[in-house]
Amino acid sequence: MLDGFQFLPNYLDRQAQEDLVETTRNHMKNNHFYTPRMPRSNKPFTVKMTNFGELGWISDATGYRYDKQHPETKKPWPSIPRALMSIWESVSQYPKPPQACLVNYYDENAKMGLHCDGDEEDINAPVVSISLGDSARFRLGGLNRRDPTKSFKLNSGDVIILGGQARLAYHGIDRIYGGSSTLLKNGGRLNLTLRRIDI
Ligand SMILES: O=C(O)CCC(=O)C(=O)O
Ligand SMILES: [Fe+2]
Repeated sequence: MLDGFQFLPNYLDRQAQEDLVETTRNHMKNNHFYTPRMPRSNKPFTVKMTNFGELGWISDATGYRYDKQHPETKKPWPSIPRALMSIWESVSQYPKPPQACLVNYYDENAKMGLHCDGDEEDINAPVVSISLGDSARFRLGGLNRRDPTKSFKLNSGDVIILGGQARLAYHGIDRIYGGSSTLLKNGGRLNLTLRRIDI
């Protein structure tokens, strides 16, 4: 396992998970999930996305980037909820605040291919990732796409941190265990990732 990878199982208790889902829902006004598309091929992702924060990660046929506005509504993203800022303060061990919170929604058939999070300038800041709802099989590799990988289950309330050497490690979501959690009314999995972009 690469140095700087941290797994905090059950970091959020059930009440904290419910509160976070409620907060996320409140921040979804004028901020619906959109379907990102792969650069060039324009193929839709199976994961639906939106963002909180001054910058949001988006993907469309022209490429990946951080942008200040929702690609469909053209509105600025809502601010990052306080509860998420305080999770960052507790676990990131980083002096600067996060600027972006990518909100991923997986239905039971969604997955995310192996990738590394390399669009942020400040790679000294970790990526803090929170899982809510259905469990998922997470795959973690090394610094090269072909490095061996390990997979393990992420359950609702788990937090992982990609920092240090692991900041640019390959990772992905192989599958969702549909119906494994009662947290989200309509099922599925919500993943919130906090990131710092600028140095
Ligand atoms: O859903 C997850 O746990 C991983 C999400 C992810 O890798 C990303 O948004 O870059
Ligand atoms: Fe990622």
